[in-house]
Amino acid sequence: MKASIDQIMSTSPVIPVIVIDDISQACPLAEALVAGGLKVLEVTLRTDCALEAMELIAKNIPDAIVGAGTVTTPQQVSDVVNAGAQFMVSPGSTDALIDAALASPIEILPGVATASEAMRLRERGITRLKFFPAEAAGGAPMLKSLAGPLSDLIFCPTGGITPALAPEYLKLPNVACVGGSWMVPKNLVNAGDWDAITKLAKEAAEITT
Ligand SMILES: O=C(O)C(=O)C[C@H](O)[C@H](O)COP(=O)(O)O
Repeated sequence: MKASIDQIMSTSPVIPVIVIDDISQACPLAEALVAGGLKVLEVTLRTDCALEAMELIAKNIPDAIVGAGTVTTPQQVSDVVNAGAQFMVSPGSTDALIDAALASPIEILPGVATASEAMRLRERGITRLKFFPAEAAGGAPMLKSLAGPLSDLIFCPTGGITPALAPEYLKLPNVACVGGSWMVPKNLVNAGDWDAITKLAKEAAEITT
């Protein structure tokens, strides 16, 4: 069953942002994260095998809710829908990307870093947003400032967030979850140390404010 973006954002406090270099890592990595309690997975379109990885995870790991990250073009919107992605995430937003996303069967969390970008998306009916790059663009104080005038907008801050910083964001009324890559460090993924990744995922899933 298709999950709404609100359901996706409230499934766990953290959405892991994944880069898959080798297709053989896709399913074991997804399994390790799901076993740790992180079911929503953002597979970034930064590598050649990303679409295939999404397809494999969508088919073989039924408990995972797989989405596509780094979606920046209309063509990628149709590619990720065909690969079985249940949602999309983008570092920013252009009119062409948003047009394609609104015409697609899945929802997008477009990236914003300013009030004006957020207001433009709200005019198009999009109120669930990625705040990117979160730490570099003002961090939790920036989102706290936006919560007053733009209280209907809900964010998934991503970029530079650590387990220590996550609670500062999660306690804000306009933050549903955070995104981050700290639970999928390259050295553990390349070593196939899935137990260590499950442990990091479990710690992330248990973060509270
Ligand atoms: O790939 C994308 O679409 C992005 O927008 C970038 C990611 O969200 C960040 O790279 C994750 O941030 P870190 O936790 O600092 O690694």
